[in-house]
Amino acid sequence: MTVIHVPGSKSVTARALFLAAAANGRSTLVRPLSSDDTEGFAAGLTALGYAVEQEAEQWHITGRPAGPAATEADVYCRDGATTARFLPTLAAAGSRGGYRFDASAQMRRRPLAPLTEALRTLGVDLRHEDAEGHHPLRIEAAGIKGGELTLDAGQSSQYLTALLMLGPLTEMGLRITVTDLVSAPYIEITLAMMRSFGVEVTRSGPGNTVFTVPPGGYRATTYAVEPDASTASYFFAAAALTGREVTVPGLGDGALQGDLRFVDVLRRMGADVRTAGGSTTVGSTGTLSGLTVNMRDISDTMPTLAALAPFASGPVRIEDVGNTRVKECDRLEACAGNLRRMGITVATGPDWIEIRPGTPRPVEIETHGDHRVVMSFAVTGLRTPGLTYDDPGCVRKTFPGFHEAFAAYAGATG
Ligand SMILES: O=C(O)C1=C[C@@H](OP(=O)(O)O)[C@@H](O)[C@H](O)C1
Ligand SMILES: C=C(OP(=O)(O)O)C(=O)O
Repeated sequence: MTVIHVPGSKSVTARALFLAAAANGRSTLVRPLSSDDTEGFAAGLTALGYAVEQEAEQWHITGRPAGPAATEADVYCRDGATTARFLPTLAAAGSRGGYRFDASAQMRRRPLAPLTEALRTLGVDLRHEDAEGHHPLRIEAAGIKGGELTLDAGQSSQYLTALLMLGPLTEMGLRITVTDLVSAPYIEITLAMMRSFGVEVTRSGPGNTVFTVPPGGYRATTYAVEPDASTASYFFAAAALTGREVTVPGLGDGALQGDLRFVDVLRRMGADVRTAGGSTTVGSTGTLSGLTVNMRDISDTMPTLAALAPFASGPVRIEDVGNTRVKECDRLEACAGNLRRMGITVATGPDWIEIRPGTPRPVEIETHGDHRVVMSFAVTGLRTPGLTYDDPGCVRKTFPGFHEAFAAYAGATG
């Protein structure tokens, strides 16, 4: 059995940075993720005038309930959608200041419109410099009164997370009616973490689609960041494929992240999955069967399953993952294209992919600068010697040490 210590959750670290920056007092994040996305978030906070002190295992943030200390700032959000969607929202709640936000070419392509439209509805003076609904943008902050909003989060739950976290920073609070929602478990992370920083959101209406967020601000705290469940998926998939057990401590019963449900998909395929004592263990029963699975809730693990799929005994069909087309790249086409180049038969539709069993041949993976394409096909690589990547370094977005950690695992499993 191999024990893998996975780095901290990107999603939890990004939320904790936002909430700590907005809180009254000094917060400490314990074992935050240090990667390009979260370092970019922390650097953005610093540019806005927040005090962020980074030690190896702990980050300390002095909150500013009145908003950024800087009255002018130019913030570069890199590739991170959490940074690019959450930080402008935080800055918009400030009492006064002019802030410009920009992002990488990859992130500039990704949509923001439902969020920026919602901010405008709340009275925020927000202008897109180039394409409407995309970075770069400029905000003139003058405080937000709050009130009622209707939001379509069918493309990204991050719009809703940003507005939920904004609610307590407005004068009257927010009441948000959500018409559609993808990646729903990320909203559970948001609500649980807001509670840890002293704010209780109530849900009502048909399907609990109305979110009422009280005004009053956040309370500083010490917050321990759990390991990243999406990152763990590569090791769990590897264990299901190679037959050697992997245990990931820190991800067990009570984990916040929906992506841990990826192990349920592996269990359905025949893997041996056990959760005990706050950790999850995956092994193999010797077979991997095909399946049809809806991954709307856990679509960051769609590429992991796609990369494992050729080794199943029957077709693997993944449904309801249309929003993976607006991630770091069009992930449905990136997965299909690379698998086809490896000689695997694949079909795709607007929001689904179906992969037939086969023996992949080694190719240079076209990564499209997408960390998950690299980390997912590393699983395929365990059974496909000679597989390489055109941009192996893009794993820095969430796991700079991925290649070393995965090679150590592969070595340990012989
Ligand atoms: O809120 C978050 O931390 C995230 C939400 C998800 O995005 P979408 O809601 O856009 O699917 C997920 O894919 C992303 O990696 C992180
Ligand atoms: C989609 C992802 O990231 P983000 O949306 O936070 O940039 C991801 O990490 O797979």
